[in-house]
Amino acid sequence: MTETLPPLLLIGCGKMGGAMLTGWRERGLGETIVVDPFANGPIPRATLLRDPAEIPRDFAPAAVILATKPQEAPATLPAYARFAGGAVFVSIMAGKTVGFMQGLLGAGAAVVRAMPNTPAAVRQGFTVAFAGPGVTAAQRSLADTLLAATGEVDWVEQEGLLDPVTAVSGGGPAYVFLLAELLEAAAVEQGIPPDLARRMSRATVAGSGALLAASAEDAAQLRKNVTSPKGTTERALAVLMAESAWPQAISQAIAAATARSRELAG
Ligand SMILES: NC(=O)C1=CN([C@@H]2O[C@H](COP(=O)(O)OP(=O)(O)OC[C@H]3O[C@@H](n4cnc5c(N)ncnc54)[C@H](OP(=O)(O)O)[C@@H]3O)[C@@H](O)[C@H]2O)C=CC1
Ligand SMILES: O=C(O)[C@@H]1CCC=N1
Repeated sequence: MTETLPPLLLIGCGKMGGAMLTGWRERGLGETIVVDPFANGPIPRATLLRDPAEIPRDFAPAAVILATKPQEAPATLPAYARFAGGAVFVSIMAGKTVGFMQGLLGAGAAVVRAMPNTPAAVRQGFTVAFAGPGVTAAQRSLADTLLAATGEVDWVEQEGLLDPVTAVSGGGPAYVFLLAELLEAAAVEQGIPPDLARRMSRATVAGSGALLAASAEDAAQLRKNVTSPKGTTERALAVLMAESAWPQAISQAIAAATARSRELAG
């Protein structure tokens, strides 16, 4: 049996923070406080507070998870600097660098910067993490346990990689959901009834994802397996794979998101 998690302090319980909390609850929450002025309560097996001033003086979290919007960091983080002595900070905020967070939490604060994604809500997330200076082996191991509760985790040694990671896996689910939306709209355009169009588009995206996850084959080979010579898919792919179509659009989209992550740094 896995051990209960140590005391946790979650700052911001929106879409991503809430998804991670669900994973931790399934893993076995210990004493947990959530601070969010706006979240709907109550939160099962955690104490929801509206203001950091309400945190009991003797509460000693092993990890403080920073899950508010990046733009809220300057106003939000200083109230948590008092935990820098014992806790590891795990930030999932897009763009915000370890150095920026140490500027608000204290130069000695141990900070892990991580980028999860929303499939974490069904424990199929993918997180890439970077450990800042001063993070101990035990703190890194705790951060890994927390992030692994919602899916796969990988660590990088170069913080700058977190910007393209944010563009690819952080935002990636949005691009896949967009594909489902566009397939649905195109199906309706071709005369398929809306309810059937919706169900078949969702099932096609979800089923393809499941096949990709289960298969040892490359994505390119799985694509080729669908593409019969001189068949229908070949015609569709001639449109989508033209250099000026998806290859360029995806490349530009990832470059734009990466640039935005860098902009959010300061
Ligand atoms: N959504 C995603 O797919 C991913 C998001 N992230 C990162 O996660 C972070 C949160 O994103 P997301 O969950 O989408 O955003 P949400 O807006 O859903 O969540 C942020 C939560 O923090 C609350 N909040 C606002 N001010 C404070 C405060 N001072 N103290 C505590 N809580 C506060 C917000 O309330 P209110 O909304 O009412 O302002 C909201 O409930 C961002 O930094 C983002 O970059 C990372 C990976 C993926
Ligand atoms: O859009 C964003 O900024 C956040 C980070 C990755 C996914 N959502």
